[in-house]
Order: sequence, then C-alpha cells, then structure tokens
Amino acid sequence: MTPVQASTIPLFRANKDVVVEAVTGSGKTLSFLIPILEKYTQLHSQLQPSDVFSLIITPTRELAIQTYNQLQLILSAAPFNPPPPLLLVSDPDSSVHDDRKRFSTLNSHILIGTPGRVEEFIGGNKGTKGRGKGTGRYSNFEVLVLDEADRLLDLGFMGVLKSIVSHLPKQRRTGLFSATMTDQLGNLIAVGLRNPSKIVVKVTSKSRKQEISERRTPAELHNTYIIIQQRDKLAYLLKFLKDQLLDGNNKMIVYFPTCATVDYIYTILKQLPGSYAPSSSSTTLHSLHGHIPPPKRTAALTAFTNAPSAILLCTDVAARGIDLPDVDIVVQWEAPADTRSFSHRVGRTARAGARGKALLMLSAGSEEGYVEFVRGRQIPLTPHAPITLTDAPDADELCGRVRSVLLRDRKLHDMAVRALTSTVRAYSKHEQVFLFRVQQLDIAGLATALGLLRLPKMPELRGRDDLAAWRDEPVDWDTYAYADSAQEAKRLKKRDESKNENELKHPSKPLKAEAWSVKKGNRDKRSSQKEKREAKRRHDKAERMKQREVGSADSADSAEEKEEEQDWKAHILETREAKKLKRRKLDKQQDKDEDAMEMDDDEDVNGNGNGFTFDDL
Ligand SMILES: Nc1ncnc2c1ncn2[C@@H]1O[C@H](COP(=O)(O)OP(=O)(O)OP(=O)(O)O)[C@@H](O)[C@H]1O
Repeated sequence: MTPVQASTIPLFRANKDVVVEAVTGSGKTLSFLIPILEKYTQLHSQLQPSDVFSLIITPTRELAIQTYNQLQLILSAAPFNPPPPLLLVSDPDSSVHDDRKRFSTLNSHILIGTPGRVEEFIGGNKGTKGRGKGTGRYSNFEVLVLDEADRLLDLGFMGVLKSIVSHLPKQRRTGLFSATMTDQLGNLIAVGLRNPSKIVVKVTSKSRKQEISERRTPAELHNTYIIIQQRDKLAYLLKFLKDQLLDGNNKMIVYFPTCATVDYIYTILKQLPGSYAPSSSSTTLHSLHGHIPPPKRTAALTAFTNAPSAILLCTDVAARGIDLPDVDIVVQWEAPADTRSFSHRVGRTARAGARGKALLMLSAGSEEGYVEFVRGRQIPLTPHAPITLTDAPDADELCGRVRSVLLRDRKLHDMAVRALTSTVRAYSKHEQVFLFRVQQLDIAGLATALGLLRLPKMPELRGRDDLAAWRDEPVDWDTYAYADSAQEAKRLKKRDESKNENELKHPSKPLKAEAWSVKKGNRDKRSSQKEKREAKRRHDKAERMKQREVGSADSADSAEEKEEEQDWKAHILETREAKKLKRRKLDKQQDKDEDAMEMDDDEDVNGNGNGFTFDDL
C-alpha cells in the first residue's frame, strides 16, 4: 500500500467518514475502491437487483470513465459473479433514459458518474426519495465517495450535490478525496459528513543542509519556471518541446487557459512545416477540452496513452485525477486561474514514485511575483535553465510563418482572434488579480506570439499606450477568403448585405447633399416666418403709436407693450429650446451611427458576428 492507502483503508472500512488529502499520484483511487469492494463482497448476497450499494462522483467525464475502468478490472477478478458497475456521464449517443434501461438490465449495484448525469438519474423521481421507476432503491445504500471533492464542493456543483445527497439515506459512509482539500467545514456538513476523520498525507524532503520541509507536490517532481516576454511564448514553447524530444522525453502535456487557444495552437502546429512544429511522424499531437464532443475526447486520451511519443494540448479538463501513464513533462502556457489547479496540472507527471518535470511560463512584468506566491503554498518552484533560440525561429520569424499559414484560410484568423480574446478574458479571471492585471498584460505581444494579422477591436485595448510596436499585416480584408466554399459564400452574402445596410444607415454623398438642402429649405422657411412676425410687430407698434397720438390711455398702451414684450421673449425661448433639442437629437443619431459602424467592423473581423464568449472548461 502507498502511505495514503495505509492510513485511509483501515478507517474507511471501519465505518468512519473520511476527508483525505494526499498529493497527486499517491494512490487515492484504490484507497476508496478497496473499502467499497470489501464491503460489497460481504453484503452483495443481501442486495436486491435494483439496490444501489455505492455511488462515486467525479467532476469530469474522463475521470469517471477512468475510475469505472479501474473498478471493472478489479470486479472481473472477484470470487463471486458481480454485476458490472454503471457509468453515468453525458454522452450524445445515450440519454439518461438509456442509462435507466441499462441499470434495469445489468442490475448494477455501484454507480460512477458526473454530478449532472447522476442527479438526472437519481432525481428523476423527486419526492419519492429515489425509490421510483428505473432509478434504483437506496435503502441498502452504503458508501458515497466524492473524488476531487474540493472541486465538487465549489459553488458550481454544490446545488446538484445537495440534491443528490437528499436522495441517499443518512445512515451511510461518506468519503471525500483530493490532492487539495477544502477546509470549509460548512461545505462538508452540507454533503452529510458526520464526525469525519481527516487524513493528510504530506511529502517531506531534506534540503542539502539536511533541513526537513513539507511539500504539496510529489518528491520526484522537478518543478520549474521561466520568465519571458509574451511575444516570445510560442517560440520558446516550440523550442522547449523540441529539446525535450531530443532528450528522450516523449510524453508531454501542455495546458492552455481556454478551449479556443487549444484549438488554435493545435490547428497551427498541424499546419506549420516540420522544422517549426515539434510534432513529426514519430510524435503525434492531440487536443482535449470541454467543447470537444465526448467520443472524440475519449479517442484523444486513448491515442495519447497508446502513442510511443506524443504531445497533448489541453485545458484544465485534463488537470484532475487523470492517470495517464508515463507523462514525462507538463508545460503551463500561463499560470492557472486558481492555485489548486497548479498542483493538479503538474501532478499529471511524477506519479506513483516516477520522475517528472514541469515548466511554467510566466511573462515579464507583474507575473514574477507568482513564483513566491506558489512557494508560499509549499510547492517548490525553481528557475529553469535559459532556453536559447539560436538554432530555432525567434518570435518575429515564427509570427511571419504563422501569418502565412493564416492567409491560406480566413477561418484560421477567426480562430486566432478567438484564442486571443478568450485568453485575455480568462486572464482577467485569475484568482490572484494583484499579480495578473489585464491592464499590464502585453496583449499586442500575445497577438504577435499567436501570429494575428491585425488586432481585433476589444474593450481591453481601449486607451492602451503600448501598441506602438504592433504592425498589421497588409491584407485585403474584402477578398481574404474562407477555404470552405460554403462559408465563403456566406461571408460574401453577409458582406454585401452589410454594405447595403450601411448604405441605408449612412447614405452616400448625393443623399447627404439632399438632406442638407432639405435642412436649408427648413431654415429659409423659418427665417421668412420670423421676418413676417417682425414685420407684423413693427406694423402693430406703428398702429399703437398712432392711437397714442390720438390720446389713447397710457395704461392700456403700456399693458399691451408689456404683453407684446412677453410674447417676444417667449418666442425667443421657444426657438432656443427647439434648437437645443434638435442638437441633442442630432448628436444621439451620430452616436448610434458610429456604434453601428463599429459593430459592422467587428463582424468583419470575427467572421460570424456572434461575438465571443468566455470559454469554460
Ligand atoms: N499500492 C500501489 N502500488 C503501486 N502503484 C499504485 C498503488 N496504488 C496506486 N498505484 C498506481 O499509482 C497511480 C496513481 O494512483 P491514483 O490515480 O489513484 O492517484 P491519485 O492520488 O488519485 O492522484 P490524483 O490526485 O492525481 O487523482 C496509478 O497508476 C495507480 O495504479
């Protein structure tokens, strides 16, 4: 047994609730599977076909599948003939209705799944405490396990978990497992833990001076960082990966902040000539993120696992729990949004006593402070030896190369823009905002690293004074086409429609001249009316003078004059107000027109006009 198994198994099988925190790759999975299976072996003969005996919940589909496979493997060696467990994960080819059918056919006693699907499965018959049609009986339920529990207890999953737990009997064992356990007692109580035993397995290491220190990452992990400019990121990443392949390290994972960045870098690396990209006939390239359809995700993981030499580009969807064999290197394109993810990412290597190496890319500016921040969390981090680009393309050469790839297909530029905008938005969501300030992020540098042809319009670029070095690639945007003919036809149609719309919104000069003449006509009309009014006033005044001369009453006269003066003042005020109102209306219209023009331009840049959304995992 590993230390975490030696500490956890005796307690968990002795009916204690447990909260277990132990470094990545230390064998936590078996420390809950073995107690479940031991109890199951003792009690299986008393179970009815529809009884659910145990439930294991994981935050990702990939981890659920992995645990399911491990459980299947052990069950296949059982001394009795147990029904297979049931996997409950989202799948485009199988609905929760199919899960229920499988459950009835297989008579599974152990369920493994992700929170959403498990809730759908169990909670389909709320109000009957889960004892309804097709979703099993829970009266003989024994063990609930939350793997990667701190992630499951994060705000996003909490409601679903509470709903699941409400269908389970209170008399049960509950185990929470993770490499980064939550300390929030309230969360633990919410999922029904009663007087749990907390097991924390830490790694101790001796320094050269024989000082013993604790660490939260595996002892065999060589955890390093480099500080570079944003614009150099891709050049350094490619050089680093190539060097590692030459050194014989042939399984590598690179973490990116968003799905769009993974998609883009993957597509570009596939199209760059071999002298630039680290993939070759002997090294395969794979991508994995939450927006890839589930069957493709599974295929990517299997291909990466089986390939003798491979690079996996992914988001944090592959950060937790995944046990990929023999990963030599983990690279982080930038620091993860939360520090817990840092431990999980680097923990994909150096597992179960094997050696491993990790590299974090930080950019010069305010990010250097992250090194001390990580060290303060008992995660050792040392500087990586300088990476030289002497025999590799530098940022400018690589940018030119990437741009020439982008020019083959407008879709690639759309992808590049999405990669940039989503990365900037993800950057603004860092937990350590004091170290990762969007205002200090070198966006133009990042755009150079990604090879963008021009900077997109984005709010984060407004008012920036660090864009002087940026150079647009001279591109005729009117003719820059999509390689896909249907997409190109759509673009051309949209372009023409938007031209027509613009014509209507901003009529061309002859129309404008006409509008001015109309305006001028109105002005002439108004001034002639004014002249008439003044003429009438002069005439009236002359009449009154005549009457005064013939001895009309002074008082009446002066009253009339006062009235006339008031009329005149009212008229002037009215005219002023009307003018002001008109000016305001004109300004508003102008603003509206400018906004409309800006939107049209954005649509052109983005290609589809849908705008960008922050890509979650
Ligand atoms: N007692 C053991 N002896 C040898 N290898 C073991 C033992 N227990 C587990 N392993 C192996 O160690 C590897 C890591 O185990 P596991 O995936 O359970 O780690 P973990 O602690 O859950 O990691 P993470 O926190 O990343 O999820 C697996 O390949 C597993 O098969």
